Amino acid sequence: MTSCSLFSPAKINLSLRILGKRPDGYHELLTEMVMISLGDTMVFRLSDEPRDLLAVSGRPVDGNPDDNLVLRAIRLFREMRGFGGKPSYWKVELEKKIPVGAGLGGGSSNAAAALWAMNLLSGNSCSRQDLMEIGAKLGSDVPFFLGEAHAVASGRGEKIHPCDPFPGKTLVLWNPLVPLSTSRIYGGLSVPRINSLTDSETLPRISSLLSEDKGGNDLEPVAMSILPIIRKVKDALTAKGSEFSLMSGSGPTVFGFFDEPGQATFASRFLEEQFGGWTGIFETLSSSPFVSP
Ligand SMILES: C[C@](O)(CO)[C@H](O)COP(=O)(O)OP(=O)(O)OC[C@H]1O[C@@H](n2ccc(N)nc2=O)[C@H](O)[C@@H]1O
Ligand SMILES: Nc1ncnc2c1ncn2[C@@H]1O[C@H](COP(=O)(O)OP(=O)(O)OP(=O)(O)O)[C@@H](O)[C@H]1O
Repeated sequence: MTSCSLFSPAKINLSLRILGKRPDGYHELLTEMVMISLGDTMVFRLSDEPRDLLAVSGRPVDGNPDDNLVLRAIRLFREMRGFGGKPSYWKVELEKKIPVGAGLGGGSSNAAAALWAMNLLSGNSCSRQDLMEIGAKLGSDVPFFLGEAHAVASGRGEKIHPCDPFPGKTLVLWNPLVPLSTSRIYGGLSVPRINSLTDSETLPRISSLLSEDKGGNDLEPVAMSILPIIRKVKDALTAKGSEFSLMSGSGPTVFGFFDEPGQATFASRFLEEQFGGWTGIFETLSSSPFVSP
């Protein structure tokens, strides 16, 4: 096998609770996430040049291509697992549809897809768990994308607790097309200092997150202080019939769930007319697109 194509999905955070700031500077958190039908497409081909190449189409990604999470993931896989001594440089085409710096995990999903592709193309020697461990070195959100479509993440986001498939739901997304930096949003929090929690401290909190604590995001106040329009869009989604609306991750994307497709279409059009930016209608995924052959 010398090539493969993958769908690299976005995620939304259904709740996000910050428990405190750790001595290593990261925040200890609990977050329930689900993958959605918005995603980028990626094609990986063996390169005939002795270097990795990335071609991005669709939405532009800022920064030096060498620092792109896709190329970083490929280099890390080569360093940690190798390709069994075979020549192993890759040409990647990335068609970017997920807004960048949006709280939708686009870069993390692309990194997970690259690790998944490298494993597939090198003979599948890694388990999902092995790939998650490699992925955690690239970013807190990467392991989630290598697991089930619906999960709770704890620690700094890298410890994954799979959940039952999320019931299929229609959602409207809205994004102002203004990126928000994740580290800037975390930097604006004022929370107590704590040590990392052990699994036995975390597990009881996960069941209460899933059963009682629906629909809160502790990063919203920081993001809203920078972009007050986030609150207006949340309120508009609820006024147009959304069961509940929330900012995803570190923002600024806002989503709302709708039972009626007609209501979702109406709400999405309303947001576009009223607030500009980008909006679309998507579905939650019941299973991960990364499946073993
Ligand atoms: C907001 C979320 O998307 C929720 O799912 C994630 O927590 C962010 O995950 P991510 O983008 O993969 O974040 P990373 O690349 O690991 O970290 C980016 C920066 O965010 C801050 N950060 C991130 C995760 C975390 N638990 N605490 C933090 O304080 C740190 O300043 C870090 O330097
Ligand atoms: N393949 C990639 N796609 C998008 N951004 C990337 C990629 N590789 C590196 N980046 C860098 O990561 C930054 C954050 O982009 P990303 O779209 O992943 O943010 P995000 O959705 O807020 O992530 P998260 O929800 O994980 O915090 C970008 O500004 C860009 O500099």
